[in-house]
Amino acid sequence: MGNKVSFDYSKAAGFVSAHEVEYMKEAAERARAALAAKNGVGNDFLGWINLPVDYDREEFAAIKKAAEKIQSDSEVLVVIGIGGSYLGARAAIEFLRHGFYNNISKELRKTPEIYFAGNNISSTYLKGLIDVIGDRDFSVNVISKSGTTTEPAIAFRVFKEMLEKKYGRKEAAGRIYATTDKARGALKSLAEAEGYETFVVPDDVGGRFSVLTAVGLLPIAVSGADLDRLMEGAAFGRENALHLPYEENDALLYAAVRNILLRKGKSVELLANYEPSVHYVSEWWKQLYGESEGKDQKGLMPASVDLTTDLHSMGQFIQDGSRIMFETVLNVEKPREELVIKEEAADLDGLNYLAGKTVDFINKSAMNGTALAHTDGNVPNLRVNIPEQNEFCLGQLFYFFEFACGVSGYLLGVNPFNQPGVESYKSNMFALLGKPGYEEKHAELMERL
Ligand SMILES: O=P(O)(O)OC[C@H]1O[C@](O)(CO)[C@@H](O)[C@@H]1O
Repeated sequence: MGNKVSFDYSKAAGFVSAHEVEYMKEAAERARAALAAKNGVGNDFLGWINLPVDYDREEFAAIKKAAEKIQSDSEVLVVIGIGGSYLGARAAIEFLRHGFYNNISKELRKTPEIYFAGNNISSTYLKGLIDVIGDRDFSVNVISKSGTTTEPAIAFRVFKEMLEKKYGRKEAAGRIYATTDKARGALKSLAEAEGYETFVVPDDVGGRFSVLTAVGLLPIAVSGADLDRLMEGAAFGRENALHLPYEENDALLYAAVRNILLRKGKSVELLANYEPSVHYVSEWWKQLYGESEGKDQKGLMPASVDLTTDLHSMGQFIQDGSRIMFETVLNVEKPREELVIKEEAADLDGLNYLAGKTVDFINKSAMNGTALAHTDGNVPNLRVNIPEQNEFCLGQLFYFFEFACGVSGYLLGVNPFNQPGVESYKSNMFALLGKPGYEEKHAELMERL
């Protein structure tokens, strides 16, 4: 298959038959046409569709330049953001770079350590990160499309103060990079007032679809990954999604098959990986699908497991618990590193039967054995094959999941591009915090607590 990311549902043949997939063809093609023509619901937020071929070249160059500056003047980069302003960059850096990126020697890594903040409200976490930075040179990339999200705003206050104390206000401003709306929001006003370099989250790209904008690209570039290959991979994914016929179109087929399984009573999709460095791709995917489809009291619940780790914790449930799920395995075909099991004279651990085999052979045997076991346990097994952990494949993977998500949301009959449900916790939190304008709600909630 070369370097093409592909979807394989052949192992789920006992649960999804060919005619069912064929019956979904018309609806899936209609959904694709609506996305391409931008005439379906939520069409204000379809800027991500053409992003891989139609992005702001000037800003792209500015991102690379800013990344070089950060690489040259900082030992640490703190990336502040939450949800779509966080998960894509983290997924990419973990997927593409060394598995112990922050822990290996500077000589080996060659780029700054990268930490994420503003994705929780923990003072313990913030203090811990301050200790990690110590008195080393650092920069901050604060990312918020709205510019008003509480979690990143709080973290930014903390690290802005730390920078200003260390470098003075003017030099600190030269170490802060703000990625936000082009015109609106508190972060934009602050950036203008203080003279931070800014990058834009386009109006028509929602947070969870923004990894290929400055939101993801600046931190990814700082890590030393190749942005051009990432965009080329996404462009290849776009070409395939928009133009391949249904029968060969992985994004359309994935959307169709997951909707078939949902309608058969499978209400949870478990995304499984066998590489720890793919963990955050699952986290990114969960937001993408959860925020896009979980509305109007419907949708598949996206969940994830890291295997074989979780076979020793969740394995029992998957094999034998409530039959509510199907599994989609992210299969990295060629591991980044190979390790061969050696022969031992005494063989006290009884592992000599594996001598000469690679660790990845054992991993793949676990994966194939698990797929069969889960299938026997009535958990349909789907697979997304990823030839290698490189930029070209990751670009495709991002686009594949994004496009399939749009199609899948349309098949489900929801607007995949809004997220009204996420406001409920925010307004309760603001009321409890005593934010001006929430006085009435404050009294009402205090009664209930
Ligand atoms: O980039 P922002 O505006 O800070 O939003 C971060 C995340 O918060 C949400 O708006 C949910 O509250 C997500 O949709 C988004 O990805």
